[in-house]
Amino acid sequence: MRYISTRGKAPVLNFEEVVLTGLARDGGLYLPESWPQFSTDDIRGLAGKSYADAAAFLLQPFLGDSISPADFREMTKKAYGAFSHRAVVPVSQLGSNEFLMELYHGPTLAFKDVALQLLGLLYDHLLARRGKRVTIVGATSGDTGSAAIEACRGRDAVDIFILHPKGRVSDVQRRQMTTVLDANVHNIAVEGDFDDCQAMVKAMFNDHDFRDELAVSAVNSINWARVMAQIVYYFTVGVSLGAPSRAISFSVPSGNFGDVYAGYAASRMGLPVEQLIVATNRNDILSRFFNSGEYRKAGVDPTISPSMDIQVSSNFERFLADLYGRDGAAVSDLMRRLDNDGGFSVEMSRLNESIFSAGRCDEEETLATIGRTLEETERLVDPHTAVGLFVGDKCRKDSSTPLVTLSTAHPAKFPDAVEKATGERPKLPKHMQNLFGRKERLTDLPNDIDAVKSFIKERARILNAA
Ligand SMILES: Cc1ncc(COP(=O)(O)O)c(C=O)c1O
Ligand SMILES: N[C@@H](CCOP(=O)(O)O)C(=O)O
Repeated sequence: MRYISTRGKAPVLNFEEVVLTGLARDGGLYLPESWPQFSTDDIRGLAGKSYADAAAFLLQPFLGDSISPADFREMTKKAYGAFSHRAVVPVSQLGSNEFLMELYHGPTLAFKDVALQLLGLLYDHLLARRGKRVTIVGATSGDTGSAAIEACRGRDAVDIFILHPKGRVSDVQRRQMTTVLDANVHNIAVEGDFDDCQAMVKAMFNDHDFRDELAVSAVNSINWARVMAQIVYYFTVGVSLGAPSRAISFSVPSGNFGDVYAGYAASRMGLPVEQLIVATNRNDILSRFFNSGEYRKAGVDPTISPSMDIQVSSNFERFLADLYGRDGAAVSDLMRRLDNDGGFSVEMSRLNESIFSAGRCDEEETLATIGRTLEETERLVDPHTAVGLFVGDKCRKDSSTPLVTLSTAHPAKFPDAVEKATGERPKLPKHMQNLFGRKERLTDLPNDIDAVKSFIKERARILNAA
């Protein structure tokens, strides 16, 4: 498998290179040159496999000869052995033909663990083989940061720097990051929003001297391996509900468009998907796009579903690449207009055949959905999941098709919002119960790329070997 940039001007890479490279050198995102294809028999055959085996089978075509099947099988076994539920991603029924995909059984209680537990092992394997070190630079609105830190803590070949928007993640999310005191972990609280943090990360990749000097690598969904690993659960859950004999619809709480893009990839690989519902909170650039064709930035508004407080959705560029027939010049032009004019429009005719629908959920609707879900199903759901449930219900076209809402985080990560909605304060699982008694370490920095770069240069071991 070869990987090409959405903007068409960066070197073509193999899997090993794409994992370590992060952002393409032309500013674009890497994509597989073509989508692997799975037959209905292949998909049916997933029914008897463990999650680790299904992942090894479905992801093998993306690896080319970068990693042997036996080594990769070991990695999926180890990565998914760290989950607290034997099914890894279990599915539960909420109502008639309505299901919840529980993505929060990993070590940091959000769907990010599914990809990052595997990515941590990929780093170990590839860096040991090359005898190299990398400096990971990432941005988080709350969940990627802790999942990436958990996957990389204590690793000798990796220093990890995570930027989060100061005061705009939940206390549990912040502490999950800042109480990890390993020497290779660095948390930076930026005076800004998530879009500022993500823009700084991309700017560091686009400074070629900086990225080469520090061997900068990415744990955000900039890194193809992140999206790749997220494809698996669409297949396994789809099969458990009758695919490929029937189509399935998914409602996906969305921000950076990585998770729902993985669902789109699954459909391109052969999974029958009727609808992919993009569910946003009031930071609704994606919902506005799918309903009007206009993609236009607006300020980021803090909400009770903070991980989705995003207005520039990184992976949307990957979707645009497919929408424009992998025409790198067309994608570059749209991205230039986003930077210079704040947005662009796509003719609605390009979306005619699309399986996407989209909607938004405001704060009151989120709280009401958490409350109603508890009343009707005796389940506590987190605010991101609630956004998915609300918008899924609003946008669903055919009630005879199973609708699966992705439950992207454990309610205990957002106890204040859940308590406000239900009067019940969800408890953290045992391994996190002393989270609020642990010491924190983080550095506050202004929303200034030079200040952030200097800090990283001062600390990165690749430049400052002891
Ligand atoms: C809990 C939660 N739900 C939903 C999302 C949105 O997912 P994506 O950014 O892949 O669209 C995020 C952040 O990525 C998240 O942390
Ligand atoms: N919601 C995310 C934002 C970063 O998204 P990513 O998928 O590109 O890592 C978070 O929790 O940090």
